[in-house]
Amino acid sequence: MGKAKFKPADDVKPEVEEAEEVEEQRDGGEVAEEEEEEKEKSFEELGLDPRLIRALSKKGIEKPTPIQQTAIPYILEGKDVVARAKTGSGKTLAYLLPLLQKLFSDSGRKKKPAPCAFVLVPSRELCQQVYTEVSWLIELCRVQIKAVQLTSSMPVSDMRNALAGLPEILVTTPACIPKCFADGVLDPAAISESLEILVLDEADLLLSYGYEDNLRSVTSIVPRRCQCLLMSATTSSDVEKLKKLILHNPVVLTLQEGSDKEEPVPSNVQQFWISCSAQDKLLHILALLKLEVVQKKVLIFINTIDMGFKLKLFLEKFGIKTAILNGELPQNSRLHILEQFNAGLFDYLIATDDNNQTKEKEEVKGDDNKDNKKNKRRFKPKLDAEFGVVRGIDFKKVHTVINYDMPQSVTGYIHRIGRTGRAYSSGSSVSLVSPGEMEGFEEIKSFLAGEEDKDSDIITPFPLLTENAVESLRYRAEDVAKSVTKISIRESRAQDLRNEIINSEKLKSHFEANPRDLDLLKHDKLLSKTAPSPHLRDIPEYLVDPKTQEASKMVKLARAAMGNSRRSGGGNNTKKKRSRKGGDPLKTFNANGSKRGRGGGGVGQKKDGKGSSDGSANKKQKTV
Ligand SMILES: Nc1ncnc2c1ncn2[C@@H]1O[C@H](COP(=O)(O)OP(=O)(O)OP(=O)(O)O)[C@@H](O)[C@H]1O
Repeated sequence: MGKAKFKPADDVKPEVEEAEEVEEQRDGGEVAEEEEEEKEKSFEELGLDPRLIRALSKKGIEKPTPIQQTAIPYILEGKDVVARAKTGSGKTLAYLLPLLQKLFSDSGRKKKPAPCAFVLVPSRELCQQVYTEVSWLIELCRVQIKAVQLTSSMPVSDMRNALAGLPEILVTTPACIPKCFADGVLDPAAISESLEILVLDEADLLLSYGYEDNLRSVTSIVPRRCQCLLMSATTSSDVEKLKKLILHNPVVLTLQEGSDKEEPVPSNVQQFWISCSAQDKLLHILALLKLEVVQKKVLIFINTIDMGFKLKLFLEKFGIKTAILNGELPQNSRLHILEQFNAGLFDYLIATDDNNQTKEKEEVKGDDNKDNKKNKRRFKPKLDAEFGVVRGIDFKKVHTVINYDMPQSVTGYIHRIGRTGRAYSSGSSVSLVSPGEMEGFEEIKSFLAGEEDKDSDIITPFPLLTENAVESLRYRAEDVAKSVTKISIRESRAQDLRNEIINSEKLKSHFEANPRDLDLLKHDKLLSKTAPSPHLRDIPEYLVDPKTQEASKMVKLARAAMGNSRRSGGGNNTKKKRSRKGGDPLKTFNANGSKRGRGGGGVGQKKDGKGSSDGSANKKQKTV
């Protein structure tokens, strides 16, 4: 999309050509590095409006996270801020709360011709998420502020209607703004006049999603007085580029955790791995899920859409129901799947990593198999360029992330793992690593360990699955895997798409009538033509290794305990965290017999990650 055809206002911010100048100013800026010893502050002490504090309290959020404690005062002061804090650390509220507070004080004034706050996010899913977050805050605060979300796929008439009520806040993707200019829905001159706050959320992803040109056309109309905020989970050259492009002399907040070493993955996420051949991945995931040695809810990442369907069909035969999320599904369905998963309507979600969309697109184009031609003509699978499931989406109460396929970059790994252990909750991840993925895995490990600490084991072998337990399922798994053919995968993919297109139409009208409601359209329904046979659905006890059986019992007990003691949201304190940890068998148990809580000393430590325990599951926990 090209640049807007208009002359920018005199006081607009410099574009990238003038970035050197901005960089110098930035160097003169204030750099705040948060130390753990600093006294914790309450929302009141941060100077937040009582209406916002009450709204947070109604949602069970009582105490600010570290990034909120640090960023909110600077944003309230009006400073440009670059905030880098790990995934799940509460960055959204860190900017939304002060943004709303600033608008509260303006609320009596005359309406502006265009929204005065823009929040730009990389994907539609994130648009929806941020919009939902800001909407409940506005509703609970009972203020006359209006927020809207716009995405490129919306009809122009819908965009016009959304903007007709002169909203103060616009949540959108960078691609949508030039489209709005081109369609005459937004007026660049009005934006230059009105814009007061610009937020670039998930800034580390905005450029990698290919939004550079779009962002340039936006920045060319950002007035100099506009406060700019840049939120990111990782540091990258893209973030630096954006910083130069948009910000003025910003405060740079890099949140470190206790020690002097930066850890990009929250320490309340226990990271494990299992070494297995590519063919044995189905067997291992079956063992993990069927023997119930991982906590639900589980988010499983794969790299291609076909692999997702293969996995779904395979697990179905064993009576394990899963739902699928990928960029080829209609947007309404995707949003609904996310909503249902977050609401706890199903436990297993198989998600395609958005990194691989280009590859998939090529695969779809290049595949001219006759069997599929008919379906393709009818369904025209098209991947959504603004789809992003891994990055930034706030999956609720995910306990385990499984990398069935390893991600293709360290950043990809960090963002995937960050879907669990959000805010003050804990979680774990299990990566299935085949020999072909070992090199990438070593890179991830050494990145996470950092320069000085290369040998430390941040990702440890998964302790709760014995080799015997896995082997006892081999015959069944291999037999069933053979029945999941390429043709059945293709048919299921087409059928799922067909179902979801129908769902999507129903959902469209449903969402219009009940924007906050959930209906009962099921996304985890069976795709295979035959129902799972009873002998596969229930694994007989004699087949299960006693140690794994014991581990499974503990996982279930821990789950029940967590379910009973779970309070909503915030009031999080170390006490609560400690009791959870005590109940989490991944932190207190290993399948080879030692049940000692910490250190697991004396247990044979296998570094190859194969089945057996190393006791290192009892990884040191730190406070986020
Ligand atoms: N102060 C708080 N206390 C408890 N929960 C919180 C608090 N602040 C935010 N949360 C919750 O934590 C979860 C993660 O927050 P959020 O999505 O903002 O994280 P993030 O830092 O943006 O992560 P990512 O980089 O992955 O997008 C959300 O469910 C949010 O409601």
